[in-house]
Amino acid sequence: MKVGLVGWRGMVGSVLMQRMVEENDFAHFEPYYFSTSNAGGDAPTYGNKTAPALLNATDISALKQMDVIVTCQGGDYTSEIFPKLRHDGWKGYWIDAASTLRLQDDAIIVLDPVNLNVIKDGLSKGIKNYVGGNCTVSLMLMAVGALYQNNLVEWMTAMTYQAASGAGAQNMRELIGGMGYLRDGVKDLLDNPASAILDIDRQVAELQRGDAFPKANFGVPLAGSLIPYIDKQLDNGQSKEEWKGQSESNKILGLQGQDIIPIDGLCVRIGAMRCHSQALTIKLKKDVPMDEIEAMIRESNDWVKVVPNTREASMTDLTPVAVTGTLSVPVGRMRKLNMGNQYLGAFTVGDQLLWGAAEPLRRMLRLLIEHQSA
Ligand SMILES: NC(=O)C1=CN([C@@H]2O[C@H](COP(=O)(O)OP(=O)(O)OC[C@H]3O[C@@H](n4cnc5c(N)ncnc54)[C@H](OP(=O)(O)O)[C@@H]3O)[C@@H](O)[C@H]2O)C=CC1
Ligand SMILES: N[C@@H](CC(=O)OP(=O)(O)O)C(=O)O
Repeated sequence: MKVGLVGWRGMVGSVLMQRMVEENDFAHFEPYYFSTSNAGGDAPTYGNKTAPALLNATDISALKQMDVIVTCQGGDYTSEIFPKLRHDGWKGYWIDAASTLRLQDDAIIVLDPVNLNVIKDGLSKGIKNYVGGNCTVSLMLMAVGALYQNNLVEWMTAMTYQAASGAGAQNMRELIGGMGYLRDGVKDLLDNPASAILDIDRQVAELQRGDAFPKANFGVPLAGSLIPYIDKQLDNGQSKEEWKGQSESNKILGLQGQDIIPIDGLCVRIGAMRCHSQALTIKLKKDVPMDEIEAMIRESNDWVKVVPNTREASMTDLTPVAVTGTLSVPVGRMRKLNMGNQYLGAFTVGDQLLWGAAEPLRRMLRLLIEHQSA
C-alpha cells in the first residue's frame, strides 16, 4: 500500500511520525513523503524505511498515485488540494487532521476507542474520507465517552483550559518567551527577598501591558494571564471552538436529529504547553451511583484513568505536567454536584497533540490497512 505523508515535519506531523515509529506502523506500508516547500529534497527515514525524494505536495498527478494520503498540513491545504484530487477521479483514502471536511456527509470523524462501530460501518460502505476530531472533543470523549455510550447523558457543559500548542508551534514559543520576559523584567526585585510583592506585581502588570511584551501570535499576553476566546467568532455568540463541542461530539457518536445531545461551554486559552484540560458538568438522565460511573469509565478504554477525588491525587495525577507527552487521559474530581444526584462534576486532562490530534489518525491508518488486507 502506497501511503502519501503530507505535513510530516509540522508539530502534529512530527508527533504522528514519532508514534508511527513507536508502533512499528511503517512495516505495513510504503511511505512517500510530500512537501510544500522542498520538493526534490531528501525524504526522511522513519521506521528504518527509505523513501524516494520528497514529492511536491501540490502535484495532483503525484498525489493520485497514492492509495492513502495522510495529511497534517492544515485546513488551507485540504481546501485547496482535496477537491482537485477528487475531481480528478482519485479514489484513495484521505486521512486528515484538519477540521475542513469533518462535518461533510461523506467524512467520518475518527476516534476508534469511542466510535469503532461508526468507522467500520463507514469502511464497509466505501467511505473514503476519515478526519481526526477537534482536540477538546476527542479528549473529552476519551475521558467520559462511556457515559454517552451508555445513553446516560442528557446534556453537558465543557469549560476548557486549552494549551498554547492548539494555536501552533509559534504560540508555544511565544508563551515561553512571555514567561521569560516577565521574569527577566523583575529579576532584581525577585532576587531581593526584602522587596515588596506588590512592587513585583505592579512591574509585571506594566510589562504585560507594555508594547514590548511578546504577543505577535496570540495578539494579547498569555503568560500570567488567559484568553477567553478560541478560534473564530460566530454570529450566535459562540466561538467556533465552542461550536465544535456539540456538532463534532454528536457526529463521532453517530447521533443525529432528535437524538442530538446538547453540549456547550466556554473555551479558554491558558498558559499550559500541550495539554488541554476541561471542567465538565454532566446532567445524567438518571441517578447513577458514583461507583458504577467510575467502573463504566474505567472499563471503557485502555487510556482513560480514573483519579480518586482527593486533593493529593488531583494535584499529582490530574495536571498538564503529569500528562504531557503521554497517552493517558485521566479524569477526576468526580462527584455529584449540589444541584442534585443527576448532576455530575468532573475534570479531565489530555495531551492535545497525541489523543487530541495524531493518535486517532495513526490508528485509522492501521484500521485501514487491516481492512484492506482482510
Ligand atoms: N496544532 C494543533 O493542536 C492541531 C492541529 N491540527 C491540524 O493540523 C494542522 C497542522 O498543525 P501544526 O502541526 O501545528 O502545523 P505546523 O505549522 O507545525 O506545520 C504545518 C506545515 O508547515 C510547514 N513548515 C514551515 N516551517 C516549518 C518549520 N520550521 N517546522 C516545521 N514545519 C514547517 C511544513 O510544511 P512543509 O514541510 O510542506 O514545508 C509543515 O508540514 C493544523 O492546521 C490543523 O488543521 C489538528 C489538531 C490539533
Ligand atoms: N482549535 C484547537 C486546535 C485545533 O487545531 O483544532 P481543530 O483541529 O478543530 O482546528 C485549539 O486551539 O486548541
